[in-house]
Amino acid sequence: MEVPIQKITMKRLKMRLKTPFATSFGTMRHKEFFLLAASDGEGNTGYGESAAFTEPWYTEETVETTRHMLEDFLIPILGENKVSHPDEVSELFRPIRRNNMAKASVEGAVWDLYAKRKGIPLAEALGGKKQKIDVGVSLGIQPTVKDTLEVMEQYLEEGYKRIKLKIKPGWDIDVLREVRRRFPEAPIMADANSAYTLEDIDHLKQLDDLDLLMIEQPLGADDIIDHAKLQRVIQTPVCLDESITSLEDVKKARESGSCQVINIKISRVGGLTEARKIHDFCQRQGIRVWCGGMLEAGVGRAHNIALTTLPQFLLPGDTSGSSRYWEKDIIKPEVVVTDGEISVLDRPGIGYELDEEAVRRFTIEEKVFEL
Ligand SMILES: O=C(O)CCC(=O)C1=CC=C[C@@H](O)[C@@H]1C(=O)O
Ligand SMILES: [Mg+2]
Repeated sequence: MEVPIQKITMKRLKMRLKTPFATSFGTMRHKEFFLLAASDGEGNTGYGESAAFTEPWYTEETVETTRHMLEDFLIPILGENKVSHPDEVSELFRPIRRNNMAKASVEGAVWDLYAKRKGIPLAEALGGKKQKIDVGVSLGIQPTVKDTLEVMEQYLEEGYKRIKLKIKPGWDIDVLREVRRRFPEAPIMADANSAYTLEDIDHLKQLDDLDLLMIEQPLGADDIIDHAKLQRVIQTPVCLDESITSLEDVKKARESGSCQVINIKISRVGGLTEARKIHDFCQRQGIRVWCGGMLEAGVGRAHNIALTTLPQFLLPGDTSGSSRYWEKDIIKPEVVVTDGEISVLDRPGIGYELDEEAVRRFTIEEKVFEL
C-alpha cells in the first residue's frame, strides 16, 4: 500500500510553559516547534511535531536547524521518492547525517498518515497492545528544597507513578536526602543531564544510600565508556538518555555495561521506526526501557503514548498530562492522567484531533510544500 504524500504544511508554534523548566544547563519558559501536517490528497492528514529547543543545550539541534533540514533536505527527499511504509522514511533519510529530531518530526507525520489510511490506531500500527500506560513526571530544579517537596507532594497526590528530579553539582545529594526523608517509599529517580565527570565518582557513590530507581545520564552527553566505569562501582542503575541516538549506540552500551536502563526518546533516535527497533532489541536482551519526553505539545505527546503501548516499556515514562505543561494544549481531547495512567484512545492514527483554534493562536509562521 502506498502512502501518497501530496502536501506538507509546516507551522511554527510558540507556546508558553505554565511553569519554567530548570535543568543543569538552563531554564526554559517557552516551547517553540514545528507542527507538520502530511496530507494524502484523499482526505487523510498525518501529524508530527518537532522536538529540538531554541538553544542547542540538550542536543546540537535547534528549532532553526530543524527548519533548515526540513525545508532544504528532508521534505524534498519525500517529494522525490514514493513511500509504501513509514519504515522506509528513515532509510530515505540515511544519507543525511544525524539531525535526528528534524527527521523524527516528519517521519512521525508519515506514521500517523499511514495508520489513518489503514483506519487503525498508531499504537496498533506499531504493534502496541496496552490500553493504558503508566506515567511519571519530570520536575525541573525548584528554587528551594521546600518548593521541591511541595511540588512532589502535589504530583504524588495526583497519582503519578514516579518522580524524576533534575540534579546538578551543588543541588544533588543533600536535596535527594531531604526528599527521601519526607517520602520514604516514593519511586524517585534523578537526571543530571551530563553535569558530572568521572572525577565525581566518590560523590556519585552516595546515590546508593537513597534507594533511587536510577540515575539518568550523569556523565558526558555522547559517552558510553565512562558510564560503564561508573556503573561498575555504583549499585544505582544507570540510565542513558543523551548518549543514545540509535540502535547501534544501544548495542555498544549493552556490550560495554554502560547502563541498566534506556530512556527512549522518539526524537533523539530519529523517529518511531528506530525507537521500535531499540525497543525490540531491549526486549530480547531484557533491558528495561521507558519513554522520555521533550516537553512536547499534544501531537508529540500522542506519539509518545502510542510508542509506550509496546510491551518492554516496563517503567513509567515522562509523558505527563497536558495540564502539567500548558494552559491550553493543541489537541482535543487533552491528554489526561488518572491515577498515574493515560488511557490509549481507540481511534485511527494518533487518536487526538487538532484544536484548530489553539493551533491558530500559537502559530507564528506557516509554509506549505506541494510535493
Ligand atoms: O516532561 C518531559 O517532557 C520531560 C522533560 C525532561 O525531563 C527533559 C526534557 C528535555 C531535556 C531535558 O531537560 C530532560 C531530559 O533530559 O529528559
Ligand atoms: Mg534526561
